[in-house]
Amino acid sequence: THDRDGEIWLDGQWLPWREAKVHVLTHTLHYGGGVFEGLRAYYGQQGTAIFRLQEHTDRLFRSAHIMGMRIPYDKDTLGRIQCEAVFRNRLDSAYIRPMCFYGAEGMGLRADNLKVHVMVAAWEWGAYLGSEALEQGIRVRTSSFTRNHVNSLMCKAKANGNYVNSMLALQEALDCGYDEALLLDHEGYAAEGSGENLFIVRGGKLYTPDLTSVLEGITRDTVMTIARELGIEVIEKRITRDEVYVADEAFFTGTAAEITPIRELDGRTIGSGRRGPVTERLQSLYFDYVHGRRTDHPEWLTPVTPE
Ligand SMILES: Cc1[nH+]cc(COP(=O)(O)O)c(CN[C@@H](CCC(=O)O)C(=O)O)c1O
Repeated sequence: THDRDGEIWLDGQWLPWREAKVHVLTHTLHYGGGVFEGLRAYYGQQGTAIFRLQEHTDRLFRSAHIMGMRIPYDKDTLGRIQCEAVFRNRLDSAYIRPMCFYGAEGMGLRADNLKVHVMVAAWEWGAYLGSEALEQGIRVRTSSFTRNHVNSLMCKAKANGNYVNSMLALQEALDCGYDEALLLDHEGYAAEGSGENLFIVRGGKLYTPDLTSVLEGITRDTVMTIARELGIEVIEKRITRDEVYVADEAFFTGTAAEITPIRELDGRTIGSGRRGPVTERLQSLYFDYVHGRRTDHPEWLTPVTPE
């Protein structure tokens, strides 16, 4: 992805893609103390619009607040820059990555003497887990790596360093021939995927793990809202891995993953072994909303071209 055309915003300037570089002694490159977001812009009825831009930008600032990092721009500015990253790169649909990171102004672990840099990039990104995954579902393995402990890393912050845990879990799953990993928390309850939140369906009800050690997913919130508006009861509770085994349906949610059915966990087929009816209904509605085909949540879409 380093060799592309287009422009990336860095510290207030738009740079040619290939020139958006940092020094090898950049603090966050060594220690992972940055925060970031992942958003999607979709082409729909009103042209290209970013899905839940405000919520993602709010979370970026919450992540920085948790990490004690001061972002040197305000939310409106970064909201505008994220829109600009899409239309400036002439993208009809896009994945948008803002990231705040500590620079190379000094070494040593402390960061209070370093400058906070901000970059915003956008690119075309298709189905995160493969186009057939959205319909066929994926095969998942329970990870041998425990999800970050809530007092070792800050799970409500989307912090760069939190993703070493995710990388280890995903690579292990891939090496074992699976598509994704399910991480358990330190007490052995299901937490989330390496980059997704987890949902299961049982007896017509929708369950998802309590937030505790998981990221407060925006897609998770969207799905809970859509389900409740359908009259489906949504329960947040502790979920064990064998409750997933015996679920009628299971799926992951995330900005990149969207709504990806889980057809098997640890060799146990889940339900019919393919996308279930509740999953399909929620997925279909989700795509209606992100493409502007349903307009009863107008606050969820921000057109990237202001006029
Ligand atoms: C650990 C984790 N948990 C849950 C989610 C779902 O959150 P939300 O996108 O707000 O619904 C994500 C997003 N993972 C992002 C990063 C993926 C990546 O490869 O990087 C994403 O989906 O954009 C996570 O990284």
